[in-house]
Amino acid sequence: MSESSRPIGVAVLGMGNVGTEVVRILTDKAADLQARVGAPLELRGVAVRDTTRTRDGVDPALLTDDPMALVQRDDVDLVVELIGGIKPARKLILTALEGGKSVVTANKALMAEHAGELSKAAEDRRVDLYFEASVAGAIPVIRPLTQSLAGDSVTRVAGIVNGTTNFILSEMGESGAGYGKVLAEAGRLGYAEADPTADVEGYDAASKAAILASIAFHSRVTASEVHREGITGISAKDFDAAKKFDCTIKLLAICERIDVDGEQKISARVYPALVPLDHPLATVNGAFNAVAVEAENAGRLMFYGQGAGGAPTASAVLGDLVMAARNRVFDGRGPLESTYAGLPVASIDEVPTRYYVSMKVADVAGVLHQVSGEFAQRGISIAAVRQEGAGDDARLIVVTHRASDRAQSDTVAALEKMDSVLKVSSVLRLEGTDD
Ligand SMILES: NC(=O)C1=CN([C@@H]2O[C@H](COP(=O)(O)OP(=O)(O)OC[C@H]3O[C@@H](n4cnc5c(N)ncnc54)[C@H](OP(=O)(O)O)[C@@H]3O)[C@@H](O)[C@H]2O)C=CC1
Ligand SMILES: N[C@@H](CC=O)C(=O)O
Repeated sequence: MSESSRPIGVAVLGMGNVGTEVVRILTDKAADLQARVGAPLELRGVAVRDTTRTRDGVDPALLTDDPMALVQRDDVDLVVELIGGIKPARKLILTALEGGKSVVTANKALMAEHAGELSKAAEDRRVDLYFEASVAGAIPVIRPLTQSLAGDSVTRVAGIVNGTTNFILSEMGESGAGYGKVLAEAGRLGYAEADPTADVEGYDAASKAAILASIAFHSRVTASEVHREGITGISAKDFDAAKKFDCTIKLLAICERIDVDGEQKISARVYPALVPLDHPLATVNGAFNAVAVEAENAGRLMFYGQGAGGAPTASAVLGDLVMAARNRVFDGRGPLESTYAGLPVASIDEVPTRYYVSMKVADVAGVLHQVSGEFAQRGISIAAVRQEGAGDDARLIVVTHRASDRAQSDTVAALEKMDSVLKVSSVLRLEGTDD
């Protein structure tokens, strides 16, 4: 470790939708984070505009309305920028980087325009500048593109990268809900930008497309170079028409390497488009995002998850924060194995699952009652039962609620001894459904 295990000082700039969740996790998960980093993460201050407002989960003494002073403090090692926009975020981040502090940001508007300048400042001082949360909320997509696929050649990155517009379009498509009402709900749920025009006019998605195209194609693409169309012109009539063609409407961001008259170019574009109902993107609803990456050797990869909202975005911020902090503690190369939690592995009998039991039965009265009794006797509750066929083909299919492996195997053993059960033909676990 380069700095032994002295605490890592963290400054959080902005305590809105995302900042509030970041502060909560830093506080609630302090012990886990310390074990993962190799040193405690200590919150030195939280910058907001209005320090008089009560903020749950933070010591009021930590609040400041002077983010520049906070960033420049000697006891701050890492700066988490969650204010958004260009001013004052750009200057704050530059000051932090130039002062030798690593920076984590969720600010796509800034990264889409100033990545070059900010990256150079980070490289000059050999500190980190991480921005996983700037694209697609909780979904890891920046790190896969910059690290996991570093040895491949990406040809296309495309998908749904704005939660607010996807939430609006999903609601309009499903319930015909009014645009204004759904947009207000997206704001209330913490999905929308401070100025939601950025979402509905496609600026936010264009910033994300610029970031994705830049890192995927090892080039510099800015938001203003991305072709952009928003969703404000989409009406219920468009959804009706789309349905007639078995399609829905999604705001897509598409970044491709293309050949134009023998010259390799990048196409980066954002627009609402008809998507066939059987296409994987058609089932991405609400604030969920999905990004498909195509690379020459890996082929097609899909990333799916929550693309907006305080807690999901905070997850990506914390991931970056832990990595940046570890780089400080271990000089960029931490231990490869993390075993601090030391949890034991549960036996299968300690993990109740649901079961599907299919059996050949004698076609006699009362068999259903007898079979159900065997399950009940061992405390297994039946979710559904079906009798199929008749005579020699009579079968009984039982689907249970969660039960232990032992209770299930004891029941099957008992069923096999019954005269009315000729054979238990299959026992499968049922996953993908809740009780
Ligand atoms: N919300 C989301 O789902 C996602 C957001 N992001 C990005 O994360 C960033 C933060 O978003 P979000 O949390 O939603 O934004 P909010 O608007 O909810 O919060 C912004 C915070 O910044 C503070 N702030 C604003 N200006 C200043 C200033 N000059 N000095 C000090 N503090 C200031 C505000 O203070 P005050 O509370 O006093 O008003 C507020 O706490 C943005 O870059 C956004 O694009 C990225 C992915 C998803
Ligand atoms: N406003 C953005 C927030 C996350 O990036 C969105 O709706 O996707």
